[in-house]
Amino acid sequence: MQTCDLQILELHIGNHFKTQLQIKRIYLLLRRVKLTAEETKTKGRPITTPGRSSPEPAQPCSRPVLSANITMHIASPGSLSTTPGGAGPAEAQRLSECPGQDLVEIGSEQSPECSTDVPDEQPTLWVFGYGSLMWKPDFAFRSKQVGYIKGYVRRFHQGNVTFRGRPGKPGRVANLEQDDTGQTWGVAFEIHGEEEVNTVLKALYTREVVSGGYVMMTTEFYPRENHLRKPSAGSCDSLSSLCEEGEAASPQDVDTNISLDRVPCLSADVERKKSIQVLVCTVTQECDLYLGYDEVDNMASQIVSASGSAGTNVEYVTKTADYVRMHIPEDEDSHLFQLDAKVRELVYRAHARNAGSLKLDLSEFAHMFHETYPESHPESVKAS
Ligand SMILES: N[C@@H](CCC(=O)N[C@@H](CS)C(=O)NCC(=O)O)C(=O)O
Repeated sequence: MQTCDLQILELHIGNHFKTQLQIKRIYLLLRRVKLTAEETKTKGRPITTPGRSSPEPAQPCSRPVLSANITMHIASPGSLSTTPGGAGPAEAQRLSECPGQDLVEIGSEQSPECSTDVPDEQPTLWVFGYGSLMWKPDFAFRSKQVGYIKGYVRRFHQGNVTFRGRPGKPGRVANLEQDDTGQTWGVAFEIHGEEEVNTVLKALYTREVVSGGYVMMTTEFYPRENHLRKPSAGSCDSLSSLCEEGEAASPQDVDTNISLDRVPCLSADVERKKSIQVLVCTVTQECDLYLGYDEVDNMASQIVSASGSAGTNVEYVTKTADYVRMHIPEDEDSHLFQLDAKVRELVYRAHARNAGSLKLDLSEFAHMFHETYPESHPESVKAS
């Protein structure tokens, strides 16, 4: 029976972290990939942490770049059976040679035996995406789920001069702005296994911090089943017994005859219990290339004329909006959809007149305006 011996994985994450506090937060997150034995007795339960329900406030960006060594104790790669050439396709195959095992305390001194009754020692990291990470994670993941984080709203206030812009002609990419009553919908990706976690952290750092000027932080992610419409007055009457007994009503417990607008009222702590701590990349107003608020028309004009190594800024905005429309109907992000509509309108208008007026070849996007906004009529498209 193979022994999964532990090995210290020294993870150097150079960083733009602003304070030792932020380094400590990332370290705590990485340490939280440890799961206690009792927590994993209910196999498959997502990592829940009693952490704050509101997100960790992003720290101001500052210089000089600090470097942090984050050390994780996790099972040795020897216990992993990688598919030839490393992790498999986007949905990473379970890499552990101890399949089907619960996670245990990672970093414990004992070297657990890999057997059907010894949990898998592999770390699990959750990464939350709300912009291009949703439709282009570019890393192997074990599972993903739609949900939301609290205390932030999605905006396009971060400039970009690499993937979707050029120096002197920045594009705009997604970031999070703090908003106490806000919610940002997106996708949480589960990365499982020592090599996977290490690879993804390094890739994220290169893509987000080095190329994007983002910083990494942690917050609580709530899977979509946590999202309950505000019960209308009295709609919980029939459920109060369940709520009062502390037994949270969950949809299957509830009389299915309740009309749609009488959703089960889960007590707040049930929502908290179901949260997962995630790593998320955003920016603060002190970060490089932070552009901040501008009128939608101005932002759209900037976006329509920007492109970078990954493609046009139009593609970035429209693919983000399309992903949300298609996969996250709960997300009513008016900022995103107004910006998307204006970008498509500008592209359509330019092509309706003369594609030459656009510096970029956006012909592939010209049709998008009508496809997305069929109720719009060309004549309603104001002349520039
Ligand atoms: N952190 C946000 C934004 C991610 C993002 O857009 N990052 C930029 C960094 S410049 C990127 O990767 N762009 C790749 C692309 O534009 O194709 C998310 O969670 O989605």
